[in-house]
Amino acid sequence: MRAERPGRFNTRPTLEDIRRAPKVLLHDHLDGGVRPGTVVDLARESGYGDLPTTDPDALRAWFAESADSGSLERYLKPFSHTGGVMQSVEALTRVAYECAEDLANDGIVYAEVRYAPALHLRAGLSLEQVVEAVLDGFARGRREFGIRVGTLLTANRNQARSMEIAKLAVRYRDDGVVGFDIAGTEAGYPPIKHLDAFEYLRRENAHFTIHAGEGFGLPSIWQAIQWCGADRLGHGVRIIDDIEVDGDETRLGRLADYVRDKRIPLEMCPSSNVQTGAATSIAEHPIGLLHDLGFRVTVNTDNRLMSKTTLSEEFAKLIEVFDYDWDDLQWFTVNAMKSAFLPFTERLELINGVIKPGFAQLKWNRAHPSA
Ligand SMILES: O=c1[nH]cnc2c1ncn2[C@H]1C[C@H](O)[C@@H](CO)O1
Ligand SMILES: [Zn+2]
Repeated sequence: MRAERPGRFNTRPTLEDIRRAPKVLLHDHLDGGVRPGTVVDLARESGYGDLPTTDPDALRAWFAESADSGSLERYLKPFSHTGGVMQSVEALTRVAYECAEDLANDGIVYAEVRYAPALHLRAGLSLEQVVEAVLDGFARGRREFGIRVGTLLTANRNQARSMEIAKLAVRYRDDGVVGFDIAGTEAGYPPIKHLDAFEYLRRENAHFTIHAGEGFGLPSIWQAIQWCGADRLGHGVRIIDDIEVDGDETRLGRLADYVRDKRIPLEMCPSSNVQTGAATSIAEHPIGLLHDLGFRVTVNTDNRLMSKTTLSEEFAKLIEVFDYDWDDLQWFTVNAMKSAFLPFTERLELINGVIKPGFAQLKWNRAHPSA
């Protein structure tokens, strides 16, 4: 347990407090956060007959249990069902709209939600129809719930379509697509295989993140940054392999130093990492050390359905084991907002106009409970 810090506001935020705080989410998969009831509805409407159960509660439990597998490859298997029912304009728009509602209800003020357009073409949609359907759902969500959601287009690292998806991201950059990503099985599919797509994006002054350092270690992180030029790292947990801890002393290797020096944002997803075996437990999650060492760490959900979580719950779990306080919660949030793929002026507006005043108010309320 950390010692009391005199002069600092150190009341522990409760789950309810966290829900009220204005939060930012950078790493959340659209097909990893579908409501179980919606999966059942969409399966019925489209004639998808492969669901393991059509009872929403049982299905919720099934997704979490299947993902809780100890390997990234097995964690990814249940996505075939959410992807399987997201094959029409109506389905994609509904899932995006409900995603906006769920994130807004969790107190999120800005989110970047990603998905792989190529996984939604089975019933004959074009890539453009997929992208427009999702944008439409998020635009409706913004009008109704006030939450701003940018999308990231993901390419599958074991397919050869990354250039096509990168071009799609650039084409829709002024309509709500804020960046690009690659995901899927990491071992055996290094980021460098998609170098042409990343070089294209850099020439277009576009933003991208790369899932790296989750199912594979330092070589993947090194390639993502030094060959591909990633703006952010999806997970990046294995950067811990380049940090030596010897009692109170820590020694950073050159790659870890570089990541910290350049303020490269790490999109950490604690619960997901425990499920895939990238971390042994929340208490032993590298985020604790990386936070203390001043890395640009952010907290994320990855897949709210498969990882049975929300952003508020991820924070609550971290607060429980690392004893984080309001200042830490705000620090993670400002880190995330600074790292978003929105223009600088819009990031600043959200930090100074929404996040800081929101936290100040909550801290004041907690310090003056009877006021
Ligand atoms: O944590 C992850 N690592 C790698 N790939 C992932 C992860 N979570 C989801 N995905 C994949 C499965 C989805 O179908 C795809 C697009 O959202 O991204
Ligand atoms: Zn992910």
